Amino acid sequence: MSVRVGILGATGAVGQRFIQLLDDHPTFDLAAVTASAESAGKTYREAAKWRVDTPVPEGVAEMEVSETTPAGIADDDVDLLFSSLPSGVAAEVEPAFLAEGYVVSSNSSNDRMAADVPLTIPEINPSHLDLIEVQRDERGWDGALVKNPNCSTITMVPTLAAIDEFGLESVRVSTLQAVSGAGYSGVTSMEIIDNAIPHIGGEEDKMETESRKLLGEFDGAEVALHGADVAASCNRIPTLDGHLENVFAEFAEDPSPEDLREAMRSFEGVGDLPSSPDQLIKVFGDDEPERPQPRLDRTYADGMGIVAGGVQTTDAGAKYNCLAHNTICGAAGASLLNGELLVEEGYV
Ligand SMILES: NC(=O)C1=CN([C@@H]2O[C@H](COP(=O)(O)OP(=O)(O)OC[C@H]3O[C@@H](n4cnc5c(N)ncnc54)[C@H](OP(=O)(O)O)[C@@H]3O)[C@@H](O)[C@H]2O)C=CC1
Ligand SMILES: N[C@@H](CC(=O)OP(=O)(O)O)C(=O)O
Repeated sequence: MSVRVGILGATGAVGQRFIQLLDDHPTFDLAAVTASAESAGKTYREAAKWRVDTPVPEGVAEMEVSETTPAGIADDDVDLLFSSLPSGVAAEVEPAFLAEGYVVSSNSSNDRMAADVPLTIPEINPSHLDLIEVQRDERGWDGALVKNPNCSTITMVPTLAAIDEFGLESVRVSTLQAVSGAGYSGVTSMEIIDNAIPHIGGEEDKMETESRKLLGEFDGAEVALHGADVAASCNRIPTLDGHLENVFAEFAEDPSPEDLREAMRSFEGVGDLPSSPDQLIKVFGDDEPERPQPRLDRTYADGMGIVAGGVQTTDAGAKYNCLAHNTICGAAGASLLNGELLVEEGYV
């Protein structure tokens, strides 16, 4: 089966990762790339300042960039759209595609917490995808919108899902986030070299709310947020890719470090999609307490997996570190998996 896909915002940092991940994909054929009005009409090679560490795929380099409107891609016969637009732009543009009946797997943050929009990580909460039926009833469109979470949230949530069996009650997390998360022009070198910035606008609220929706129960009509209370502190540091996070968790039960490591290691989640890693969470033992590290561990499972380590327990609960590649597992790869889930569940 072949599915024709398009990318909205294809020239950006996340758009380029989509192009890299779609090259040689077993099911998806890239049929349309869009960007801003300044890029529309140019070839992809002319429009995109390519910064990914593999070459622009030949078939993509000469594609014409379309404007980001349903009319712009009307002739491309696209079955599924991936969206990596700035969230303000996405909030205006995505509804126009949905009204035209397009199925959209979006990485942009608008509407992630909307009650009728599935926020999914296929290994964690695939059943939430059926919120699409509620969405279609309420919004009156034939299209379908699914979102993946924020990159810092997606780094932590699979580990929490794995250890929720011990009765997760409280989560405190402090992040060390790479500069690519802010986009190429997001943080200047003068701001970040020899420095750390203890604030990332909106990020803490996203981690605190999105994580509870992802871990929540869907009853066929709505998602009840998970009962754990979550507090986050988000920090930018001068690494290029890979968000590292220090998590402190409290449970109803009293798991040992080995219980927690084993729960993470053996966590298979649900679902097995073409781009799913064989083992979602890699866990370092207490013989390697200095891992995970961004430079050494962000490419685990081709950037699609989570790496954890430093698992310890104290009277105040458990603590551990986790890490993921923010533009692959945390962004384009997450949307790609949701696209594969949409196909598997018959929405495409
Ligand atoms: N970078 C990261 O690690 C992560 C990013 N995200 C989110 O993904 C989204 C994309 O981020 P990122 O790739 O870094 O952003 P970039 O700024 O690198 O890319 C933005 C893309 O959107 C296009 N665009 C900008 N304005 C318009 C417009 N008015 N109409 C149509 N297209 C437009 C740009 O086209 P052009 O080249 O023509 O300007 C470009 O293709 C954002 O919502 C971001 O918050 C999420 C998780 C992680
Ligand atoms: N804010 C994230 C990246 C991002 O764009 O997140 P979101 O998809 O929630 O907008 C970071 O700085 O690392």
